[in-house]
Amino acid sequence: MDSDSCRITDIEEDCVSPSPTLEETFYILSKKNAVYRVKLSEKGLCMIKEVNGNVKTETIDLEDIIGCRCMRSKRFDQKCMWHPTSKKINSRVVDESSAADFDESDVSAYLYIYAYVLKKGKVKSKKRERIVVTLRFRTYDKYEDNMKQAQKWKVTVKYFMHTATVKTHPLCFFKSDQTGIENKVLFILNPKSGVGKARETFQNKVVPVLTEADVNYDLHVTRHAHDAQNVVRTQNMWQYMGGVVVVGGDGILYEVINGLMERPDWEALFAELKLGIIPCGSGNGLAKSISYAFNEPYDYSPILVSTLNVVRGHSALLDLVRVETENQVMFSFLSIGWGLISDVDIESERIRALGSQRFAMWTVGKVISEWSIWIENEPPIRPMNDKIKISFLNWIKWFKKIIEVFFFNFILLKTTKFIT
Ligand SMILES: Nc1ncnc2c1ncn2[C@@H]1O[C@H](COP(=O)(O)OP(=O)(O)OP(=O)(O)O)[C@@H](O)[C@H]1O
Repeated sequence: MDSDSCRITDIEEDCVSPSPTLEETFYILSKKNAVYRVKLSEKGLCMIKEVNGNVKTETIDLEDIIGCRCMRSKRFDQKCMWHPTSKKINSRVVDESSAADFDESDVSAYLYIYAYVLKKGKVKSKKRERIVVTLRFRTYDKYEDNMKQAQKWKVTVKYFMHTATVKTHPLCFFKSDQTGIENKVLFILNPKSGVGKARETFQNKVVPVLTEADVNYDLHVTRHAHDAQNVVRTQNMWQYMGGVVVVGGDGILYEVINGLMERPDWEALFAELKLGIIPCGSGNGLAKSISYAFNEPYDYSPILVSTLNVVRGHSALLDLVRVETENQVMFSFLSIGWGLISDVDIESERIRALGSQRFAMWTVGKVISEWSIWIENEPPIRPMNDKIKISFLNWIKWFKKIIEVFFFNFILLKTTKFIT
């Protein structure tokens, strides 16, 4: 850490307190006679754009803002001049607490505000869209003074975000402790869930949102079945008062719930600990139900919406069902299945590569094969004409063949894609 970043830490949030409202005028560099009057209050971030006398107002709800970061200009690297990304302002600024070489000639401090606003439309076209508001502070001649301004805005945004969440969601996920430090979250990722893409999904789609929202987290990647259950049963879960979030399907959450229920301190823990889910499984029933309960557009981007549910602290109480068999006690949260439904769930593991379609495919196959066994073994009440029976069984045989060929081609296609 160089001397500059030490000084920045000194003027950090502890000496800047939130204001009831903040207002500032910003100029748009690319347009003459264009200004933005930006006002931050408990109602939200209001931006009034004035271009040649025309006024346009846009307000971002505090509920839609997930975080903000102070940035500083990075020293321009000559070697990278040809690089196309040099066009982006984002690549020229870095987090003010990073160890990068700063551009001493630019005394501006930048505040990046990240929001995911709801684009309303017909039910199916409703979606969350990312907006980044960049405010550049350069009133003063010294970088430290400009940064202090930016910090004031940052602290105020966070303060309003917190009060807005607590007001609408008293069971809020990321409760700050008395020191104001946000609690740590444990992410448990099942790399085998769904079609086996949970790791990439987490890295590419979830981590960027967690970074924007400044979430402090640990990640555990499961190595085998029941690993998640062992982890939550044996580890000190009191260090994860930010919550436990599974990245996978309902099965991995089932393990987490049952692992927690096996602890001696389960009752006290359940009163404090929040659970969450980022849907990377095949069925994802709970993730969909959560989004439905909060009126969020799940279908357009399930991962984004569920990650936002987690970082924005959406939570609600969930009932558990205690199921007792002759030799086992288990806790269910979504559904209890037996007979054909369970057989389909377990046996269709072989065609996991098909994603959620595996359930429908296997059900069709299973019903047909059960039916053919029944027809072969149990004569119907009204005996079936032998000729009809034989042709019916032949027809089923052919159908099974077609399904087999389909699966074979599908797996071949997947393998070829993988090899190339
Ligand atoms: N690393 C692993 N290797 C193999 N199996 C695992 C691993 N980690 C967890 N499992 C098992 O995988 C099972 C299924 O996981 P999960 O529920 O995440 O995915 P899914 O079955 O595709 O989704 P859904 O339950 O929504 O249909 C879990 O019950 C768990 O026991």
